[in-house]
Amino acid sequence: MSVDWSRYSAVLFDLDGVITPTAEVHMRAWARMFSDFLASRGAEDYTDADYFAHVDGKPRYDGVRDLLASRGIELPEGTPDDPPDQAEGEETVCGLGNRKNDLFGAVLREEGVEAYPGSRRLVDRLREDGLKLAIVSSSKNAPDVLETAGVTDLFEIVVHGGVAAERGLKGKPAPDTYQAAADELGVPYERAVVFEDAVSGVAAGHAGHFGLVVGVDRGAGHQALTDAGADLVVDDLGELVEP
Ligand SMILES: O=P(O)(O)OC[C@H]1O[C@@H](O)[C@H](O)[C@@H](O)[C@@H]1O
Repeated sequence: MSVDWSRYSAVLFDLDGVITPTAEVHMRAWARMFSDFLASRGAEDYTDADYFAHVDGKPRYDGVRDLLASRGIELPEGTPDDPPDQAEGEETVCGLGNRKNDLFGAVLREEGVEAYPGSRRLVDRLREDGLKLAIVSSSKNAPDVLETAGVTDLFEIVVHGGVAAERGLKGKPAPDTYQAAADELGVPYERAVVFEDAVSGVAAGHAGHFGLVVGVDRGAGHQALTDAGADLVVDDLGELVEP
């Protein structure tokens, strides 16, 4: 499989599941939080399919809201300052999101993280070729993940969940965060490539009229990524590094 990189000036990478294996860490943290919460409500059990359908790739509280909606549960929004340990029956959307965030942070601190070797190879090659590289992640933890993996300096800019909140940018599946990154790099959308493992993120790339949207299948499924608008789908970014 090959891409004619000379057609592009910039590459915009999602982080979790594209550069680092942290989609898996997010997934496990969400599963622990939602399994306990849904059991306490007597609601249908939480599964990995729920993650891919309702949570993956979206900003933190959007994921909570959309998963709860799938079970017909509505909670008060609360505020980002809500404590993670709210009493049963008094939970808020933000409190549940914060509870999951504590679990995510603990795993990141205890286990650390390294970039996927194939992603690292592609990033190094694209840098050698002079393309501009950016990270576009819904996660407010993106700066910590990049630092922990030791790859911060490989990217010219990082548009993460905190930046999006500050600037009032709509989260994925809206294209706004990807477009903000291309604008900041001074690259027209059709000259930029998007790499995404989440259906919501592929949809964002598709809606933003980017030159190429590459789906990375870490569990969402080739078909689901193609249906969301991926122009091509790989299992690993290393597949796109010419020998
Ligand atoms: O809660 P955070 O770290 O700001 O991250 C928000 C989302 O970031 C995305 O990158 C992940 O795919 C999601 O699983 C996660 O929920």
